Amino acid sequence: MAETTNHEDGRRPVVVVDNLHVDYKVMATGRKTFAGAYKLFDRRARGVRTVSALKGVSFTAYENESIGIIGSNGSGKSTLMRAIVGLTPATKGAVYASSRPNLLGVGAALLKELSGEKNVTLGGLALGFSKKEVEEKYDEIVSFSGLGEFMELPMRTYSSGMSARLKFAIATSKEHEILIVDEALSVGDKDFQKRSEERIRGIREKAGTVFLVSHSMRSIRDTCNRVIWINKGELKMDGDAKDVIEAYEQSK
Ligand SMILES: Nc1ncnc2c1ncn2[C@@H]1O[C@H](COP(=O)(O)OP(=O)(O)OP(=O)(O)O)[C@@H](O)[C@H]1O
Repeated sequence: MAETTNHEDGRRPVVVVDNLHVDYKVMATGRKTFAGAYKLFDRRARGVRTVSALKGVSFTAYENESIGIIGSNGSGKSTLMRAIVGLTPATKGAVYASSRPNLLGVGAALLKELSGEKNVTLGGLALGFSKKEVEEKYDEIVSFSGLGEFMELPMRTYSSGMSARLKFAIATSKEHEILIVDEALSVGDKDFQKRSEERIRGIREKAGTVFLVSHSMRSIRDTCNRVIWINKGELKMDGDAKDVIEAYEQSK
């Protein structure tokens, strides 16, 4: 996107979501038990169904913003994030981004049979670092993950929280202009959660824009200055974090 600015206060837009619709096509199998007696019913139940996960969502995200995405299960939060990154195509509407958004996670690149140490190298290379850059960052990644003595053990021996900590430490060792964190903060203990929140604030301070999807209102309140509430595929509310969280909690 060109260097456009918001004329009201000079902020630069980094992601524009314009009337975004996402439909999923799913095969409904119908129910075998009804096949004989209720042919009509069965015919209606079988076949391709369309699930409208997002129905015309629009907003603009600016540099330096940390935006919390909230909403009940199945409301469309992950679909929205996947569409911003380009993993899920828009059925209608579009997403424009000033640079490639990164979905936090190097998970796919890591191998359970290899040690934590080897996985730092693998994950780092997957993020685009050179071998030398990975070596330079190694100590910092290990120290942030808090897994010092476990680095020589294979990752399959790690608990899910330990694996998630290592992935978070690797993924955030890179500076991101647009970073999407989907529920990552709910992993790990209180101390690790605090440090990851600090790291997210750090990314934001370096002119980055962060989207944080979480069911933890505490994490959202502590990290985000703006919150978008998605309800049944539609944007229900967008505004100051405190106001949106309050309205969301009152709706339950
Ligand atoms: N790959 C898929 N194929 C078919 N339907 C899908 C697919 N992914 C999501 N959906 C449907 O799209 C809707 C939105 O799902 P999504 O995962 O975006 O919600 P969410 O708000 O992230 O939920 P949660 O808080 O439970 O993670 C749901 O109805 C879900 O069943």
